[in-house]
Amino acid sequence: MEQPPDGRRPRLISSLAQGQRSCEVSLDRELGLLTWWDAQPPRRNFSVPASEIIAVEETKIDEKQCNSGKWQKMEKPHAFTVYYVKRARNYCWRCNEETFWCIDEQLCNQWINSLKELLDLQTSRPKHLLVYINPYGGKQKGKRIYEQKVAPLFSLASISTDVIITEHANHAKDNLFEVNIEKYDGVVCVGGDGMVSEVMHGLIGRTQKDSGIDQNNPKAPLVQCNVRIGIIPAGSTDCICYATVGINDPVTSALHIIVGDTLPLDVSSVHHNNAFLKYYVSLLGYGFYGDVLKDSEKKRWMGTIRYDFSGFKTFLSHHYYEGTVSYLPAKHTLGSPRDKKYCRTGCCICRQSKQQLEEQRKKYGIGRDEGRGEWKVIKGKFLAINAANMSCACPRSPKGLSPTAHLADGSADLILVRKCSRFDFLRYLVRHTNQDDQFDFTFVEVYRVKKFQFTSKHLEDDDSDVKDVGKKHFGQFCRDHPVCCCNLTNNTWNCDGEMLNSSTIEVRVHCQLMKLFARGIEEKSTSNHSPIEQ
Ligand SMILES: Nc1ncnc2c1ncn2[C@@H]1O[C@H](COP(=O)(O)OP(=O)(O)OP(=O)(O)O)[C@@H](O)[C@H]1O
Ligand SMILES: CCCCCCCCCCCCC/C=C/[C@@H](O)[C@H](CO)NC(C)=O
Ligand SMILES: [Ca+2]
Repeated sequence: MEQPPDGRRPRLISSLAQGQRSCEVSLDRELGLLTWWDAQPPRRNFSVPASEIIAVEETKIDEKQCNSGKWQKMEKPHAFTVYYVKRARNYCWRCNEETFWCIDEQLCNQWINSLKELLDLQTSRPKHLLVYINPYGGKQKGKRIYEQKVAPLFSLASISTDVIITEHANHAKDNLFEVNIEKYDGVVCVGGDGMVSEVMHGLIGRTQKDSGIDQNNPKAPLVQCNVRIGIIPAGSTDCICYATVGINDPVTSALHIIVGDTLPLDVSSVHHNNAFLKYYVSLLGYGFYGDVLKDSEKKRWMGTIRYDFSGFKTFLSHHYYEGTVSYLPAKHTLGSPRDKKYCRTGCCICRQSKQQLEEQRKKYGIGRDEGRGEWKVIKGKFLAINAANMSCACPRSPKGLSPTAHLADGSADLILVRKCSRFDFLRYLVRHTNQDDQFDFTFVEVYRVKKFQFTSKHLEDDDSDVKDVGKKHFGQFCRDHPVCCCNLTNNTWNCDGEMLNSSTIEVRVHCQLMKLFARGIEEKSTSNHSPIEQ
């Protein structure tokens, strides 16, 4: 044992073996770093931070191995295995393992104990989780994905679980209002964006109820929800997982849960006439994305390709919607939607924006701070109105609807796509799938906002002249949609993939209202293959 002179905790260094190779292994308990290197050339050097060690186990070298050439004529070897995070391509994480052995049983135990002590210091890791599985999400593989890929990792990491297979829509949400939530260090949902939305509504709703906050009041200061949500992707789009982790991979997500990552996330509330409708974290879309969702819900039997089918059909229908958008610009944030400053792990734009909001709150008082500023008003005919709380990246659109939207800056990117030709709209949609700038069109506008409202034209007209509704609607029907004979009362918003039927809405972004077991998308340089070979 190496004793540092300055009273720091000693570093453990030993000569151990890996298979037939001798190696030196060091555990720096102060830095929380496990390092090993070959005793002979090529002297490769590896290191793993304790924060990325999943588990340490004593390993039995079985009879067969002992009698093989490797261990023959040797005293009984004692071994331990370290399981740790290995970074693969495209933000994908895997569980790797390395077995070390020696003939000194005491030394082996010292290593096991020291590593376990270090793991005990990782206090942000969950020990007990509540898991909801939607057996019907995506390709209906949620249960299998959990049992085969996730449960074994949780058990390796000594995480205990209570698992509920949902029996109907809203099962998870309703259950979260009743369950003894204090028992758990987090809630995991296995499914798609709809399941995340359910769990989020359950947890945020429960937190407000317990704190006596009325969700129907659009101005109420909501209480932050501190129970972290883990998302095991098993849905059709998995946008929330993809945009917060970088990939929709169940093993990667399970590992982020195990190491106890925390990612604060903005949540927006949607109200209509002082009645709470819904929260969302990814996309609130009207026009194109609302219509795609409405049509695709009728085609759930098609599975995940329903979105492609309905997308094509909606594209051909080329409906546009007339109305007024009012928004309050997000002055507190340093970013802007076209600045190419992407939200990455430890994002300083998110940190500084949150600080700025807190300062405003201190200066002007809760409730009075948020409405400050000048509202802007835009009237027009829109093919799509999208409010992206995050990039909305997903496998269909790897950079998302607003590539530089921030996860936790207290703002959303409001994208207005004005009426244009089918060909131009196609060019816009195609840019969701390639590297070109989707905001570089004369018919597309994007604003970073704190709040916004939308009122549909036919409702504005209704307000001014209620008697003539039938005539007016018929008039608009003929004028705007002469070919497709569409139903003008299509008022569906796509709210995190859930339908919301109200054309007039009021939206407010709540900075960092909830937390995920994630860390955001890592910078490419830190997502090299680990353990880091030095
Ligand atoms: N047992 C169940 N039976 C029917 N519906 C359920 C059940 N459990 C959950 N749901 C509902 O199913 C809806 C869709 O589920 P989910 O989001 O998991 O999959 P998806 O829609 O295929 O994926 P995505 O939202 O990523 O496109 C959710 O809104 C949820 O409320
Ligand atoms: C003809 C080329 C068309 C290409 C169109 C690509 C568009 C990709 C759009 C991806 C949608 C991302 C937004 C995600 C929304 C989710 O909340 C929701 C629920 O999972 N998913 C959908 C598809 O509405
Ligand atoms: Ca945001």
